[in-house]
Amino acid sequence: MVDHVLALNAGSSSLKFGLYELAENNLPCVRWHGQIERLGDAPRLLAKFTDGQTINQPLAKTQSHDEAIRAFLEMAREQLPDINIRAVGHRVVHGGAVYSEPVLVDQKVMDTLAGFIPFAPLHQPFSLTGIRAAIDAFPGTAQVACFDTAFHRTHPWVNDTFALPLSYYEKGVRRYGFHGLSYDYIMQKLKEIAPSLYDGRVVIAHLGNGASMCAVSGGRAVASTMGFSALDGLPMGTRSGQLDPGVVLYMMQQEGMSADEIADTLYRKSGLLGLSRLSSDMRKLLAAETPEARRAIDYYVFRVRRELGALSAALEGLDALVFTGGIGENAAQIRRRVCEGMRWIGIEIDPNRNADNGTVLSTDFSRVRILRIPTNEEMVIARAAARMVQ
Ligand SMILES: Nc1ncnc2c1ncn2[C@@H]1O[C@H](COP(=O)(O)OP(=O)(O)O)[C@@H](O)[C@H]1O
Ligand SMILES: CC(=O)OP(=O)(O)O
Ligand SMILES: [Mg+2]
Repeated sequence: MVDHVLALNAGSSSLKFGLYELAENNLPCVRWHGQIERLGDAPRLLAKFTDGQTINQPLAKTQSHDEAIRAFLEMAREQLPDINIRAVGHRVVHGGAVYSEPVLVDQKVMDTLAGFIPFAPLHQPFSLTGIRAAIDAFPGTAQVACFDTAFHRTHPWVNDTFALPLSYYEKGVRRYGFHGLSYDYIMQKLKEIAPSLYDGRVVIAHLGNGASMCAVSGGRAVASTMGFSALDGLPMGTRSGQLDPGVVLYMMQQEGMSADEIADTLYRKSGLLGLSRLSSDMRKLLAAETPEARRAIDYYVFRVRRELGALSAALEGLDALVFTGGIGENAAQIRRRVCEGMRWIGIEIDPNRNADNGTVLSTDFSRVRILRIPTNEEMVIARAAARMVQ
């Protein structure tokens, strides 16, 4: 029996997973990596084993996060009888102001994490489902929670607070920021491939189904577009992004909407889906020819550019822009359109390098280096889980 760690990443539209063998020095080495994508819509299992075998199959249409996690763990247990799982690492979206490092889960930790559900209703329940399901599937293994918010604990106060009565800050109404495991991975990768950029001023655009951007200076996060909840900042698949709070008052006072109805509108019916009236999936919108789909993409690109300007100001300049996440890694057209309007800040994209989906996308003369780095939150989770059982 060989020792392994399993990493689970419950995103808003997908369940990503990685199974890693623990080598002698306990460094995780991937054996199986994949995802169930388009959960709740047209779920599909995509996976790659290191022996070259691949899986690409549709799943039952009704597959929810809950069902997907349980079905995946069942499959993992059946398909891999020769392995000994030492620890399961979980992406947990919200760690509040409490957790700035991964933590071994016990009942007290579970209770604390459950308290953050209202701050991240699209994610936190699934992270907790994953932990419970993993305890059932692999009794006796260590469960390690890794937090999206942890990377952002270095934000200065001006980027951690809102201008509300101070008592709100004190009770935890802060700009937490998310996608921290992805930012952590990107920065580790940047350190390997371009150490001078790692030490500089970097904006990372994590453009997935959820999307945010983060400003990093000298390896430390200083600002992010996402704040108190995973609703703020950029428009997303189904989330509105930044909104005048007066709109929420209007929904309540003029339209008589309840809190649940407003939450449903902002989390599940807005963003690309709301504007396009068609889909939350960028692939579908890029292929569509309706004016609404075109305008939804226009709005998306405009907001990314606007935030790029704002985060560059927070950094007092820019040395590198990194694209990642499902859209950032794959949608060359979106990257091109974001960069085209940013020459004034020193961003010059090379259309051929961009179309080829390479790593360096900027021209040789661009003052700002533009990079495309596929993220790997599962690897960050696996490393933390491995450290925990060392
Ligand atoms: N080839 C592609 N071209 C354009 N968009 C893509 C492509 N592949 C994936 N995407 C988009 O990436 C998004 C999903 O990103 P991902 O990071 O996997 O999501 P999650 O937030 O659930 O982790 C979807 O909007 C999807 O349409
Ligand atoms: C925090 C968040 O929005 O995550 P995801 O992009 O996985 O939905
Ligand atoms: Mg994601």
